[in-house]
Amino acid sequence: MQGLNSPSNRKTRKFLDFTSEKDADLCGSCAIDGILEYIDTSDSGERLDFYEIGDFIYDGIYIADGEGKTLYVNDSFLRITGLTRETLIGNRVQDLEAQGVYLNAVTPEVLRQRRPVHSIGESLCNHAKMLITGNPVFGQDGKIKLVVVVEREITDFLTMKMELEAIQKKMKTVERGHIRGKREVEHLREETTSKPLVYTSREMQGVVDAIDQVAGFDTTVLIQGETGVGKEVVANQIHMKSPRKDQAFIKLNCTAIPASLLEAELFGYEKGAFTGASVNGKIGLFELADKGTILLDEIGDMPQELQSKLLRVLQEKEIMRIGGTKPIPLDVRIIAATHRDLETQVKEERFRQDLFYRISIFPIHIPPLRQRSVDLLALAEHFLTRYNTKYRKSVTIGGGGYAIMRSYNWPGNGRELQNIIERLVLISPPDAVLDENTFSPLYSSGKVTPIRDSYRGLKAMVADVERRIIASALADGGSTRKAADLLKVDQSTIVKKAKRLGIALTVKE
Ligand SMILES: Nc1ncnc2c1ncn2[C@@H]1O[C@H](COP(=O)(O)OP(=O)(O)OP(=O)(O)O)[C@@H](O)[C@H]1O
Repeated sequence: MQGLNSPSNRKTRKFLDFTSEKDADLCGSCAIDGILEYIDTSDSGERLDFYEIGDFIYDGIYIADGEGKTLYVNDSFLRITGLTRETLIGNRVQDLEAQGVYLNAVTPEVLRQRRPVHSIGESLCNHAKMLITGNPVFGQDGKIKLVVVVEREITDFLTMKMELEAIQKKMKTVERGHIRGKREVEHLREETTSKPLVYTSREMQGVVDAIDQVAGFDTTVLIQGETGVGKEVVANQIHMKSPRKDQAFIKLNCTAIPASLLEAELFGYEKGAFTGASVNGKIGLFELADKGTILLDEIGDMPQELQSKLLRVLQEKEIMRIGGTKPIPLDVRIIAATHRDLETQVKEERFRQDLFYRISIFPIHIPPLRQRSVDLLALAEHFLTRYNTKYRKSVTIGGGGYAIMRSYNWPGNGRELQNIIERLVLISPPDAVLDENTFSPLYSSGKVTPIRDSYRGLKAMVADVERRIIASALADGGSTRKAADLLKVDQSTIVKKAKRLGIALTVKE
């Protein structure tokens, strides 16, 4: 096969005889710059012709004449396309296309459009993907003398691109998760930091003094007190008065999550750590709280197995994710809270003694609301303001309202008071005055327990007890007649006493 590529004319032929600068300019867009007959390798004195150089080029080079007849292909072109020189040299690209050797070749397009053409193609032999650029080379007469085609294999590049896209997608998912995590932390922080500690009592002043003493240090604090007494509010005060105040404050209620999930929630897990685990793994609350504070609420209810792991975290200051192999160092301040008597729990071997000692370095006890009647008033006012604002009302407490509230036991403490005030503000007319009649249903709630803590005079205290007994009988009996039967008195006595004691008779006569 005779052509530019044939060995016999390799060292003697030129592509085109561009002699003037003007002619060279015509070739400005051409992949092969100008006419290179030989290149001197000055050190060795050897001379390489263009064809030999072409075989050192990584991209495939294909050159056709103005009719589309193949004149030259380099080795890379053969490698990329999987074709042979014998198939190509001397043959017209249009014929090769017709024979199915090529599909959508750019050379006929370059000849037709008389300008550079770019395309992405695929080798029919080995399905390699190619980026193809065809350039026309014009002669002095303005006719196309050559078409120079450069083919760059992009299979690897496309694979890399796909891999990169997959990685970018994954990164976006992680980023979204991270942002969501950050938002959750923000939300949690806002929710809790917006809660002030309301008090006027000496007892709570003692609690606030303790907060001030310990807040600045990383000491573990154990907050004890009945349910709803404000343990979380106190924990938040400690965090907000500590150098960690701008970091996360994470709260975990150990009873709110099934024991089987608690470990994963606290420590997180690596991907595929167990059946049902998220494929991306999960960051635990300890890690989320890094540099900040974590409140382990209801620690007295933490499963024993987890108590040992928590002890390790406190000692080693690092955690291990479930299914993980590398410990993760942590800088977290731990505050524990419980409504249980942990010492009794320890005696009954339901709580680890060593963990108890570890977390009770600085205990804070919050007395129940029934022992702090001045706080009851301050808190009631605080909640009234909050819910009047929320429901756009001006409800007040008056008449015997406060007196009757003070005589109640408040087993649910601040939380119960808050719920009752919200409910009353919501259902009352805008300017309502909440008096003893409004609060008397408290006494038919069945939750009332004996008052031990406030001596307010025998008469008032006996009246309280009497009020509770009658309210309870009315609630259980469902009518004044049945209440009278239960208490072995006349029905008229029940009616008279209820009226005197401020019990609303919502039950049947
Ligand atoms: N002294 C207080 N000042 C302000 N809000 C209070 C106070 N005491 C209780 N509360 C309110 O009562 C509700 C319950 O408080 P908190 O969650 O802190 O109680 P807790 O002791 O942690 O309860 P639990 O034992 O059920 O976890 C909260 O809405 C809180 O705002």
